[in-house]
Amino acid sequence: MTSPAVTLRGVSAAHGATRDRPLDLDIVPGSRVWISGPSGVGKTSLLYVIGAMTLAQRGAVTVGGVAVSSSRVADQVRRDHVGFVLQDAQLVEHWTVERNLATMAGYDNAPQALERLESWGVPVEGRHPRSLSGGERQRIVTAGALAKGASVIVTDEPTSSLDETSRDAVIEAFRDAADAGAAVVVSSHDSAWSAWATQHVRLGRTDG
Ligand SMILES: Nc1ncnc2c1ncn2[C@@H]1O[C@H](COP(=O)(O)OP(=O)(O)OP(=O)(O)O)[C@@H](O)[C@H]1O
Repeated sequence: MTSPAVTLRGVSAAHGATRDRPLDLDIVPGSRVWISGPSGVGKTSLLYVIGAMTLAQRGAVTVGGVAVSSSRVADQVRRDHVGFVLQDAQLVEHWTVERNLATMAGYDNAPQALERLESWGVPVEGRHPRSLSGGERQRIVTAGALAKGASVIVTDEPTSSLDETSRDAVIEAFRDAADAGAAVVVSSHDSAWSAWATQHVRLGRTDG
C-alpha cells in the first residue's frame, strides 16, 4: 500500500469552514487534489496547513510521514518535502530572477526551471522581479517550485494571472509533476482544475 504524502485527522485551520467542520484527508503520492469553494471559505488557510506553512488549530497533520507538531518541525518538513506557489508569488526583489530560482529549486535543479521557462516563453536572463508582469512572476515561481522536486506541491491560484494558453501549459506541468510521483494540491476558484483533479475537496455549505 502507498503511504500517504499528507494526512489530516480532525483538522481545523485557523480560519474558514474547517473551524466548524474538521477535515479528514489522505493525499497519496501522485494524486492531484483540487480545493474549491467560494471566496473567503478558507481554501488558503487549509492549503497552508497541508503545506506545513502554518500549524493546524486542531487535529493531527503528517507531511512526508512526519507529524507536524511544532513550528520547528514544520520549518524542517517544509524544507524537506514541500514546494509552494502562493498567491503573492514570492520572490526576493533585489535578487535576479536566476538567483531566486536557484534558491527556490536548489542550484542543481535551477537549469530545469530555466528550461521550462524558456519553453513557456518567459525570458529570464539578467532580469529582476520588479520588471516582471504578474503572469511572468507566477510562472517563475511555479517553475522554481516544480524544479525543487518536492514530494508535496501546494499551490494557491497558480494561474490567476494567465491567459488560457499559458494556464493550460501550467496545468499540464502540474499534471506531469503528479505523474512523476508528487502529491499536488491546488486551491482555486477556476473550474479548469476540475478535469485535472483526481481528488476534490469542496469547502463551504454545499460540502455534503
Ligand atoms: N490572519 C488572519 N486573520 C484574520 N482573519 C483571517 C486571516 N487569514 C484569513 N482570514 C479570514 O479567514 C477566512 C478564510 O480566508 P482564506 O484566505 O483561507 O479563504 P479563501 O477561501 O482562500 O479565500 P479567497 O478565495 O478569497 O482567496 C476569510 O474570511 C479571511 O478574511
